[in-house]
Amino acid sequence: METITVKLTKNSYPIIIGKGLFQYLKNFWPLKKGDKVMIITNKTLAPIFLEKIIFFLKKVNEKIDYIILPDGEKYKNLSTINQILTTLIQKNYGRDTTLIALGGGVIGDITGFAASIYQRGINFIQIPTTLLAQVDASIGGKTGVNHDLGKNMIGSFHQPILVIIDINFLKLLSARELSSGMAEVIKYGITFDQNFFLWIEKNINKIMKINKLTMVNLIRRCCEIKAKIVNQDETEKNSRALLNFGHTFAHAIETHIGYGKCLHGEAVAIGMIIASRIAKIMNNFCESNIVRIIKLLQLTNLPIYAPKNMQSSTYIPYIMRDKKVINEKLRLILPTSIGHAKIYSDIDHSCILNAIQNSQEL
Ligand SMILES: NC(=O)c1ccc[n+]([C@@H]2O[C@H](COP(=O)([O-])OP(=O)(O)OC[C@H]3O[C@@H](n4cnc5c(N)ncnc54)[C@H](O)[C@@H]3O)[C@@H](O)[C@H]2O)c1
Ligand SMILES: O=C(O)C(=O)C[C@@H](O)[C@H](O)[C@H](O)COP(=O)(O)O
Ligand SMILES: [Zn+2]
Repeated sequence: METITVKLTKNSYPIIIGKGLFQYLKNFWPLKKGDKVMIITNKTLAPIFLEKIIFFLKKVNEKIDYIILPDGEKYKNLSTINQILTTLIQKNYGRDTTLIALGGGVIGDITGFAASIYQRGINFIQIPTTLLAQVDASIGGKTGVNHDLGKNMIGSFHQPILVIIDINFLKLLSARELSSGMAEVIKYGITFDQNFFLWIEKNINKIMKINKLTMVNLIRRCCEIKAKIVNQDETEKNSRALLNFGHTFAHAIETHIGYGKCLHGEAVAIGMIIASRIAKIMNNFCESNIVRIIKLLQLTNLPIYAPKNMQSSTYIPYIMRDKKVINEKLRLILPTSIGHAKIYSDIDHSCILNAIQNSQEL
């Protein structure tokens, strides 16, 4: 069992990483026996994990309840939030309630947002069950839901009080979801850590087979990187924006083609390629680096081409609504070498359109 701390001016919290962690819950559980707990999960995960999690939680908490949501990115919206709030009110849950997100990034983002607004804010705990949520979504307190016009447009910063990452959850994860999580893992390598990128390249076969030791090492490094960035810039005033590499284009694709049609990590993979091509023009980011990135994404079974049926000009209204836009000026995260990235503003639209076109399959 390993612990990484997200250190914040107010309310620091631990990320516990390991295998079979729930047996040791009492060693790190932050709640008192009488505190109320409401688990939020989905229809796919409830039959597999809910009973087991409740069995372990009962040893540390007496009052455990749950809400089972439909499964999918298309339910990450305000009406699902309303459903949760209504249940909490109907059942007289107060400020002494802690919500527990048991699921992937969708459940985590929804639960965190509900926790941030219920009675002006209650505690929540993240139990991420996908690779993507274990390496990224469960950490850092970005919570929220989608709007028809844009991804994660409604949300808040609300930090969990605990994150429990148990790699045993990954056993049942589909190959496509594993790959989707790997896009965010590769993102960390490109933007922050050249050695980590090299390590992923070397270990890609073990990773794709979910070798346990390799996965613990991989998840630990991602959590270290994300925790450090969140420690420095909790609410994305500056350096946290680097975690958004590839996301301006990813969010445009996800919103335009319909939430859930393309997985978040798949869209991020395409977005990182587009951003890398823009970097080639803006800062001479080497073609050989772009080839390396594409090769690694391919080995990870991620898509490498932008959708054919989405013309480059279609991206513009979406990217101009990106949360990084300031004074109507687009800001993009571009790599300068493998392991380093910077925030760029004032990028010519023709350069962006070109990079998108060059990223479409011929
Ligand atoms: N808040 C953040 O910082 C942050 C970071 C990255 C992504 N996100 C958000 O996370 C979401 C994507 O998360 P995701 O990739 O986890 O998708 P997801 O939550 O939709 O989960 C993917 C699928 O896997 C299933 N699943 C979950 N755990 C499983 C397991 N252990 N075994 C088998 N199946 C399992 C789910 O039911 C779902 O069908 C997006 O909405 C994205 O915007 C948020
Ligand atoms: O934690 C962050 O900061 C990130 O940007 C992580 C991203 O992987 C994640 O997809 C995030 O939800 C995107 O945030 P948004 O502010 O662009 O909606
Ligand atoms: Zn992301």
